[in-house]
Amino acid sequence: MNKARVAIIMGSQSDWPTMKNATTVLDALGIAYSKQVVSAHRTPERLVSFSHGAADEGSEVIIAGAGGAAHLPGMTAAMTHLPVIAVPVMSKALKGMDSLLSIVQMPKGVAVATQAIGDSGAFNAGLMAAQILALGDAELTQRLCDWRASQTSGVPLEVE
Ligand SMILES: Nc1c(C(=O)O)ncn1[C@@H]1O[C@H](COP(=O)(O)O)[C@@H](O)[C@H]1O
Repeated sequence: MNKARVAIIMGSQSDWPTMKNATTVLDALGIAYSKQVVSAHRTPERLVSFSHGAADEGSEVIIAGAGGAAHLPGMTAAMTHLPVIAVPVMSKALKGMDSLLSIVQMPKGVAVATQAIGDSGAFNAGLMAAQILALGDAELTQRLCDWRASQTSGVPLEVE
């Protein structure tokens, strides 16, 4: 099996219906990934061991999704040099605004690449991960450009 270049983590199993959207582009481009539940709040030791070990495990990019008081992406970024792409998961009470605001306002010196709330944000997180990996990978760049071209040609001109 291919080495996982992307590590997808989420605060809860309940985030998976959103976070699985991050796998669409990765699957289309043949990029291997891992997926696991890691919570800054509920499994803090797991968060520390994951974040400290991610680079040694071979991950090159981390996608972290969480909802509500979403501290997972920022805390992960605090403990690794790998780029962390964040997905604010839609919450029931505040429709994901809590997730977004608790992720996006990172203090200077610790960066998180925050995407849109919900399914589209998760989809674009996978795309962004692919774009980062493609920087040093000519074959992947070609597959990515082909994927982009097929997306473009799939947009109809005519309105029905
Ligand atoms: N925001 C976090 C963190 C964290 O940031 O560490 N851990 C879990 N959660 C979030 O709690 C929400 C409700 O979780 P449950 O559905 O398990 O009650 C989820 O969206 C999860 O990401």
